[in-house]
Amino acid sequence: MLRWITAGESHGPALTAILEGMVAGVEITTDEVSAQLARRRLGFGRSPRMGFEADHVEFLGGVRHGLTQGGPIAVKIDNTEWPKWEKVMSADPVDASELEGLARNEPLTRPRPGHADLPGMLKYGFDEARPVLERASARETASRTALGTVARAFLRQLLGVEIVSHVVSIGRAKASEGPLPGPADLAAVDESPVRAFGQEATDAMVAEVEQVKKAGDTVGGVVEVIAYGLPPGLGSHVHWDRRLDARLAGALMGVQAMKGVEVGDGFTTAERWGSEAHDEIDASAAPNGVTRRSNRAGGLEGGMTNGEPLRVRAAMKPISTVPRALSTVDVATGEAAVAIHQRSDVCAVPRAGVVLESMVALVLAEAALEKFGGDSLAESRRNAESYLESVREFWERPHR
Ligand SMILES: Cc1cc2nc3c(=O)[nH]c(=O)nc-3n(C[C@H](O)[C@H](O)[C@H](O)COP(=O)(O)O)c2cc1C
Ligand SMILES: C=C(O[C@@H]1CC(C(=O)O)=C[C@@H](OP(=O)(O)O)[C@H]1O)C(=O)O
Repeated sequence: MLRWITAGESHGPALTAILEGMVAGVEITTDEVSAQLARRRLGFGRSPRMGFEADHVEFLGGVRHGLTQGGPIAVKIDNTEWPKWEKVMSADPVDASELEGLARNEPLTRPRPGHADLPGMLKYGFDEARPVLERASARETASRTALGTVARAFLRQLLGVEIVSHVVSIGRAKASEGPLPGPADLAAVDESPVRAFGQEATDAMVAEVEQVKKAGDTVGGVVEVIAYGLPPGLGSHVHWDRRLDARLAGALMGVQAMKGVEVGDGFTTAERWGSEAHDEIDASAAPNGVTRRSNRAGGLEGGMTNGEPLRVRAAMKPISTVPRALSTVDVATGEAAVAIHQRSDVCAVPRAGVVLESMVALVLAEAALEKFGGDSLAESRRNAESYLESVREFWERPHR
């Protein structure tokens, strides 16, 4: 069983996260984690914070000499601004000259529609939104990205799996439909300011974010994550909570601001007739194996991988800290008011792709560990090789 848990506040001293259940012998360095954290910081439309946040990362447990040890892996990511925020959020009076231009810690009593502010205050009995937003903030996704890097390393070293993503749309600006790009094409997507595939799509998406910014508004979009190199048979059809599509959907929806998930062609599939919806099996190479004529199912049938690239999409809503400030109530006075506005992303869709990749990596690593087991990478590999051999033999032996 693979488990992951995170702790820490957006403007606290640091984020921490633990990954429990990872095998020993996986090669991983803080440089690899830092590289993924840097990808998560980039992207057009981000908050000014992403320009200076350093994401300094440290393994506090579970990794020695660049190898996982089999015990829980603990990661710490420092918050660059902590010394400033410690004063801003202090319960004791602080002289304004010490606040480096940041606002005093005034109670945040005007909840933002769309953020966790109001339901969090009602649920936990807080008079203001600070303790809610500190934990609801997607700053937390830095720690899941760090753990996801370990999961990626495991999947790559076990099976040669590569996980990539691209932005499908930002607001009304959409990528053109086309054949599925390969891992090398999609790796190059990182060079685009919006992580879109193709110059035309990139230009349209950048223009959309610029227009939104000028209007004092925010915008969401859709991201697709693709995993290449998965064997058939991860997940299972036998029970609802073992279905890989269900587990992926839960993990993607667990990322802040995600409001919809599609597996493969998802909602479009519901509009098609059956003859246009499924991925026909081409028997021309049989009995030495088969191929698929399409991959509309996104590599998942019956809650299991089928050997095709895995494709899942998530829809992100627009950022709820809208500069034009939406109508709300001031809970301190009970009067109508405009919502809190503070430093914020205009569009976080390009960054969210890296977080979504990390969630897919964690779920796939968990499914691979269930299928292959083992306490060391070498043992998991032996088991995976034996299974892959049995898949090859499937095509060689007669079936009655
Ligand atoms: C990468 C990323 C960055 C985000 N940045 C912001 C932001 O700067 N400002 C904001 O109000 N919400 C931001 N959000 C969204 C909020 O964290 C999210 O809307 C909030 O926690 C409420 O949860 P919900 O949208 O799932 O209901 C971001 C989300 C992600 C994934
Ligand atoms: C800090 C990150 O994202 C933050 C997510 C976020 C929110 O409300 O979710 C609000 C903003 O926080 P701040 O007001 O401190 O700039 C974002 O910058 C991050 O992704 O590392």
